[in-house]
Amino acid sequence: MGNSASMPSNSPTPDPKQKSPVKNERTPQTAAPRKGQKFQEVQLAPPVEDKRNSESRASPSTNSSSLPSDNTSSRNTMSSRNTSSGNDNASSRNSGNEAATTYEGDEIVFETFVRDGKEFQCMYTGGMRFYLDDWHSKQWQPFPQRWYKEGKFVNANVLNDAQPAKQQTTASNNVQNRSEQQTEQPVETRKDDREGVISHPKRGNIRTYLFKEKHYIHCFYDATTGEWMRLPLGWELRHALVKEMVDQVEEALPNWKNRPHILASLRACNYNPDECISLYLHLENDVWLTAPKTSQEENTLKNKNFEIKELENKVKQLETEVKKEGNLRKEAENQVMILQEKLSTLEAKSGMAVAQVEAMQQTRPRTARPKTPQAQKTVIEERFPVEDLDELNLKTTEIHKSHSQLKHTVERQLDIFATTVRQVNEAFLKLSNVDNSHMAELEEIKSLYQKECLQRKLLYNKLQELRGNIRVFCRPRKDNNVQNCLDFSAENELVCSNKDGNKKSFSFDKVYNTNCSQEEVFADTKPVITSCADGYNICLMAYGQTGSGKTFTMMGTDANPGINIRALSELLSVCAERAETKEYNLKISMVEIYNEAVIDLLAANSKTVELRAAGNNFRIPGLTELDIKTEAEIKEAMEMGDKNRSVASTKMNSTSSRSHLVLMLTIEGRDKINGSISKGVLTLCDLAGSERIGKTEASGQRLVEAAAINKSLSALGQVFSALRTSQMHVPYRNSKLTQILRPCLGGDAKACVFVNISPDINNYPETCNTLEFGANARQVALGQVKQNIKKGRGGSGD
Ligand SMILES: Nc1ncnc2c1ncn2[C@@H]1O[C@H](COP(=O)(O)OP(=O)(O)OP(=O)(O)O)[C@@H](O)[C@H]1O
Repeated sequence: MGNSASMPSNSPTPDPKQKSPVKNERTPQTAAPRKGQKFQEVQLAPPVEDKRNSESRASPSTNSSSLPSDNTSSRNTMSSRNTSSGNDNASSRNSGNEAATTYEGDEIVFETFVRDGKEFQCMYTGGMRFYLDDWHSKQWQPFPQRWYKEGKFVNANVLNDAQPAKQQTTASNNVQNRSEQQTEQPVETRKDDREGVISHPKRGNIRTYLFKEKHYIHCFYDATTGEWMRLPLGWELRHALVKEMVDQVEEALPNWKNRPHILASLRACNYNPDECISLYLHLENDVWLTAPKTSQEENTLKNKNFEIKELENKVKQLETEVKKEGNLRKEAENQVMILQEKLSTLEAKSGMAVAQVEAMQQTRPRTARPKTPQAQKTVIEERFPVEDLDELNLKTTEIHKSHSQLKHTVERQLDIFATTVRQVNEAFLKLSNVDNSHMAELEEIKSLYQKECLQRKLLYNKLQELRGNIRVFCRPRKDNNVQNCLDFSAENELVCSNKDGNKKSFSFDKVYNTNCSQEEVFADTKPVITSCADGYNICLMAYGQTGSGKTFTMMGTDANPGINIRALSELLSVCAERAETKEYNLKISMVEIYNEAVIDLLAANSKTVELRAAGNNFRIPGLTELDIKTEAEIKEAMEMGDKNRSVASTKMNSTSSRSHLVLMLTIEGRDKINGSISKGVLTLCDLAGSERIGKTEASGQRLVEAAAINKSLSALGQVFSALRTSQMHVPYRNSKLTQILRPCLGGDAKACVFVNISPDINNYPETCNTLEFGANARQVALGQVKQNIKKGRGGSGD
C-alpha cells in the first residue's frame, strides 16, 4: 500500500479515534515510526542586518575570487580563505531572531527556498544571501528582501541533522544499537500476558507472543454516519489494488482457490502478497491447517500409484510386442512376395506349355488320313515321348500343389496380419489413455515445479533482505605517493584519522583494501545482479569525490573492465543459461544528468529529454533504447554513449566528472512454460564528484554546476534519510537524479552503493563526508522486495 494509502486531500478527514492506515512497523524490533515527518522546515524572520543585505550588493558570480575554501563543520558548508570578512556578519545574524541562519564562521551554505511552489537554490555567504536565477541570467542574484515574506526555506542538511551524532560516527555504536534492538525479544523472565505457549502435535511446544504492530486497515467513509468504517471482505475484493494482490497470490498458489481466505490472510500479512505467499508455503502441509488424509484416501493414492506403474510396464510390453509384430509382418510380406514371384514364373511356364501343345496340334497336316488308334498312338508317342508327358504331368501337379500351398500361406499370413493390426490398435488405444493420465501427472509436476521455483526465489530474496536490500561497499583508491589516513581494522570496518590524530570509525557491508581487484569487487554484487533476470529492479552506484575511483569501479579500463561491463555480461550469460525455459529481451539506454538537464546519450545527436510523472514513477518519453543480444553490442552502445558524452561536454563546456552518468538495462523475460512475463531494470550509476566547492575554487559556470550537483546529491541523501526513518513521504521529486533512480530506490528494489574514497590525509574532510553518506545509506532497510511479474495468458499482476 505504501504511499498510496494516504488520504486524498479532498476526502473527509478520518475520525482521529479510528486507526488510520499507516506503514507497517514491528514495534519490538524497530524504533517507533516518525509518521508524517516532513522535511525540516525553517520559519524565517528577516535577518537583523536587512539593510546590509540589500539588492544593490554585487553578485558572487562576478566576484568569485573571494569565495571560501575550507571548513569541515557541515556537509554543504565551506569556510572562506577571507576569514575576516564574514565573522561579524555571522555573529550579528546569530543575535537576530532567524532560526535558519545560525551559521558560524565565514561560510558558504547552500539552501533551498520554496516560493509559489517553485524551488530556488540559494547560497548564504559573507552575511549575504543569493539565489540562482536558472531561468534568465543563470547567475547568482541577490536574494530579494520581499521574498522572506513570500516563501520559506527548506533546509538541505536533513541528512546530517536527522541523524544522531553518535549513530553517525561510530560503527561500534551501530553494532551495539542493532544488537540492542535484536535483544528486545520477549524473554522468559518477563511477566507479560502477551507471552504464551501452544502445544503442536508435530512441532512440540511453540512459544507465542502477541506482537504489537501497526497495520493497514482498509476503511470506507460512511456518509450517513459520518464515520470511517472497516471494509467488509466482499466489498474489499472489488477494490482494484486489493484485487490485484489477491490475483498475485492466487497465481503463485493455484491450489489456494478461496479468494476471501486469501484476502483474510493478506490482511493478516498487512497487505504484503510476498509475505502471504511465504506464510502459506511455510505452513502448507501443517496438520492443523489441512484436513488430515483418511486411511482410505491414502490407500486409494497407493493403489493409483501402483496402477500407474503397472500401466507404464504394460505400455513398455506392448511397445516391444508391437515391434516384434512389425518384424514378423515384414518377414511374412517378404515370403508372400517370393511365393508370388514363384507362382508367376510357374504360371508363365504352364502358359508356355499349353501354347506349345496348341501349336503342335495346329502343325499336324489336315490331309493326313485318320490313323488307326495304334498308328495314332505311335505318332503321338513319336511326337510326344512318354517321358516328356510324364514330366509335364509331374510339373502340373507340382504347380497345383504349390499354388494351393501358396494360397494357404497367404491366407494364414493375412490372418496374422489382421490380428497384429487389431493388437496394434488396441495398444494405441491403451497408450493414449495412459498418455492422458501422464498429462495430468505432468501438469501436477509442472505446478510443483513452479511452486518450487517461487519458493527458491522467495528464500533467495529473504536472504538478500537479511543482508539488507541496500548494501554499501567501501573502496579506497590506491595511491602510494600520499600520506595515508585510512586503517583497515577489519573486513567490514575502516578507521579514518586526521592530521591531529582524531579517529573516526565506520562499518560497511565490506571494506576492500587498496589492492583489491576488479573481479573481487564484482564478486560481491554478482548475486544481486542475477535477480534482475527474475524481475527485480537493481541499482549499482558509485559515490565519492572527484578522482576517488568511481569511474574506475563502474567502467574500468578496456583491459580491466569494471562493474558495468561485467554486470551486463553476467546478465547475458544468465539469459543464455535459461534459454530452455525463458525467452529474454534486453534493451539498453544511457543518460547524462548535467545541471539538472537530462541528455539522451544514445540518440543520434545527444538530445535533451524530459521526465514525465507516470503514477508513482517517472518515465522518459522518446528515450532511445537499443536492443542488445551480444556482449559486442553492449560495448558498441557504451562506446557510442561515451562518444556522445564527450561531444555534449564540449558543447556545454563541462567535464564528465561534473555530471551523473546513468546506464539502464531493461530485461524482459517470458516464461515458456506458463507464459508469465517478468521485467527488471538494472541501473548503473556513476555519480558526479561530491567534493566541496571551496576546495576546487569554483567560480562562474563551475559554481552553477556545483550547485546542481549539490542539489542532486543532497536530494539523494534526503531520499536515503526518508527511507531510513520510514517516512510516508519520500522526496524523490527534489532532483532529476532521484526521479530517475526512483524505481530502484523504493521498497521493491535492491541497491549496492560503492563509496569511493581517497587515502590522502589532505582529503580527510571529503573522505569523512563520503563515509558518512555511505553509513547513512547502509541504515536504510527497504521494504520487502517485489518481483515485477505479469501473469501469462492474458492475466495481469505485478
Ligand atoms: N582501485 C584503483 N586501482 C588503480 N587505479 C585506480 C583505482 N581507482 C582509481 N584509479 C585511477 O585513479 C584515477 C582517477 O580515478 P577515476 O577517474 O575513476 O575517479 P572518479 O572518482 O571517477 O573521478 P571523476 O569524479 O572525476 O570522474 C584514474 O586514473 C584511475 O585509473
